[in-house]
Amino acid sequence: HRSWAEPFKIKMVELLKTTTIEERQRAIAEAGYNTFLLRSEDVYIDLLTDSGVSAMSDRQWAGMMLGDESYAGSANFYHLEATVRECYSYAHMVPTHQGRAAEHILSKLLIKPGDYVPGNMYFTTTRLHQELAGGTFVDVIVDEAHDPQSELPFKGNVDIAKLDALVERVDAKNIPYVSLATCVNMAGGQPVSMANLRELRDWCTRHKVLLVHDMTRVAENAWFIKQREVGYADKSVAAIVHEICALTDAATMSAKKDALVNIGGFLAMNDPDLYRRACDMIVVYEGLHTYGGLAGRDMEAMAIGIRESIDDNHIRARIGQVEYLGAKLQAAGVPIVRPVGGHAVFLDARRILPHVAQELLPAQALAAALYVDSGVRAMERGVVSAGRDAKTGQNYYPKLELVRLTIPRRVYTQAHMDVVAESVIEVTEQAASIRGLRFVYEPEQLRFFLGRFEPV
Ligand SMILES: CC1=C(O)/C(=C\N=C(/Cc2ccc(O)c(F)c2)C(=O)O)C(COP(=O)(O)O)=CN1
Repeated sequence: HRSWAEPFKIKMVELLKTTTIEERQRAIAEAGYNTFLLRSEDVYIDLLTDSGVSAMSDRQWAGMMLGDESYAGSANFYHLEATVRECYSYAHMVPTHQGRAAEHILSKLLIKPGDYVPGNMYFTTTRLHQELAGGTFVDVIVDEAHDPQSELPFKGNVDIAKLDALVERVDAKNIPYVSLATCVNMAGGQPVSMANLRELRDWCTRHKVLLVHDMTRVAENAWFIKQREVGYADKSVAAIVHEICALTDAATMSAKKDALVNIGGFLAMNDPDLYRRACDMIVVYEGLHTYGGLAGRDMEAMAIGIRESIDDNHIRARIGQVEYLGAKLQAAGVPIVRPVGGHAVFLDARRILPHVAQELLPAQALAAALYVDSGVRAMERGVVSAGRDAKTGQNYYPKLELVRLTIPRRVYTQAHMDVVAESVIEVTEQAASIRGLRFVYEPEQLRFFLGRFEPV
């Protein structure tokens, strides 16, 4: 067994500024104890998100110089369209400025007031756009996904029995589609198995319900199928990605994750009539159907990034880095979501801060404490992110009260991971000194982005 390293070498760097603990204490207070409100210059290792923060390759940067900035019919659009067709199987696609724009359009196109949209655990923007279109999200993920210590290899799977119960209750004509995310973000980046996907495909066909794929991290999901599912060890990630997509009818994509670009997304589908309707709506909200809110250069970089993202060596290194950090924390006894996900290591704030009731926002407090300790920026994925029930106004209290250490693609080295692990272990050991938080300002929607807090 020989060691292996990343399949790239570094050609350009951005120098980082270091800060003192006093500067960080001041910065987090000014940011209202919300890591989203910190200046990036005050952040040392930025694990807030994997969205839009990956390093592009020299080929992608070269592609930026090939931007055909024609208003209509850009050559980059046709390159992107052909790439989506070939790599992801979808017959048609419309570019959007990013993922939530695709969710906005799709929700408006397919959901009528009073509809129900079942999905494998909620995602914040996905659920919000379903609700804004008059739909109600229904969680149909397997129960194990809500247990941070369950070692189930495919915790992203849909529990078909939950779908059967829903269709009994509300009838299939009120279910426009099943919303299936691969590598479920809020569950801890947990994959869906191909077997479950095939079952879901049959269910949707039988009940005449569309199967819509949130394919934001589909390449990472493919890697877990290759590693964990019988019959896939010898298949390429590219082939598994194609097989996953081909089982679905349409997709929303935030290209800011797996597809290695800083901005961009798309809505894809097979049905020509849905494509026509999407084009008619895209010109209202995003731009002409051949640019959808993106410059030509962005579409070129995305087409190139898509191909790089489904390369086995790329994905092996990407997932390997997340696993490296997860293993270090696990070995030190830090409570994390198991199995380690594809894009992040999720700290179990409930177990790290048992003395902080969920009403006092433990994950928010832990993320702030981690930043003060080392300048590592993480993201709250607990009760603050879960928000309030749209109908009752009551807080959701999710079983998963997590802090997400999200690893950008091709950005940080193993030494950075060691620094992160050291800080997380230190903060976990000092956890008793961490106090809860309360809202000072609570936005109406997606409150975690701009909410401000103070220690109680
Ligand atoms: C599975 C999925 C996503 O992960 C996703 C985005 N994700 C982000 C950015 C973000 C989004 C929502 C938050 O509550 C959040 F705090 C962070 C992230 O960090 O994970 C989108 C939306 O794609 P857009 O960001 O291109 O519009 C759709 N689907």
